[in-house]
Amino acid sequence: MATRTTGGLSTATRPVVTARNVRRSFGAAVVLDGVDLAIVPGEVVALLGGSGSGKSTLLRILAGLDPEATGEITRAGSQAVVFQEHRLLPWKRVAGNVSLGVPGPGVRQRVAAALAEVGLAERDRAWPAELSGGQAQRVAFARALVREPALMLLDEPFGALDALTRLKMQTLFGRLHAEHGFAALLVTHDVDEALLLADRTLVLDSGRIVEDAEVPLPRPRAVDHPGFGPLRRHLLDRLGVRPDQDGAAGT
Ligand SMILES: Nc1ncnc2c1ncn2[C@@H]1O[C@H](COP(=O)(O)OP(=O)(O)OP(=O)(O)O)[C@@H](O)[C@H]1O
Repeated sequence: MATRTTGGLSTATRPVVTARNVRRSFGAAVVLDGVDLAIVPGEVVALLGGSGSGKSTLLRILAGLDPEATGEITRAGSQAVVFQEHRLLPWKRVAGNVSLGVPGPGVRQRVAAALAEVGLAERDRAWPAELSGGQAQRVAFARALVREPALMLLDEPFGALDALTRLKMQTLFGRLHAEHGFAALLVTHDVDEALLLADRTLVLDSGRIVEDAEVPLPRPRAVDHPGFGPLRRHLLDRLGVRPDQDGAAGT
């Protein structure tokens, strides 16, 4: 895997990450078979695909966590990763988890600001075990935010949450994105989530990106917008989910 980090002044349109001809196999199984991808500053890109299609594998490669992959990754800016599980260290308090590995002066203030942004200003002294799943995931977002990343790599960050908490977290994500303007790659199984949050949707199938489409819906997004249903049906169709006889999407 060739990786490059470009320096100098960034322009508004130079991608924060570019992947060229990325390939990854596990034994005889070819999971990624030549993936090309570029994400520009501030852009939210949803990565969809069936189970086992290689979404997490691609995210890990973009994050620099998979030395076995081949191809070329170019990064222009810092990255932060949020996984489905919060991955907080149980022996560190909330603030200690958020500040972990963050260099520079003013870390305490930055941690406090990040926790306030995710609505957990008062929980800085709590232990991870004292948090709900949604709160722990908020801390994971604060930990990412405090690094002021140009790109957030999000691997089903709301996937383990109950439906109500998931909706709240989607709203929080939208607010954080509007305030900070980071780019994001959002791996998700949830077509509605993709259409609510993303500027662009990618569909991964048989090792390749088979669809790369702008989401032509106004913001703020709403599921009851007349354009939402046709886009949802199109994406579900792309993912191999056909409506059942009652017209509802079966899984
Ligand atoms: N470390 C590994 N060793 C062997 N096979 C792996 C490894 N990591 C991933 N795979 C295989 O690669 C394929 C893609 O996995 P990946 O987790 O990227 O898919 P995914 O699209 O994220 O799936 P899901 O939506 O179910 O999370 C799967 O068949 C998986 O079994």
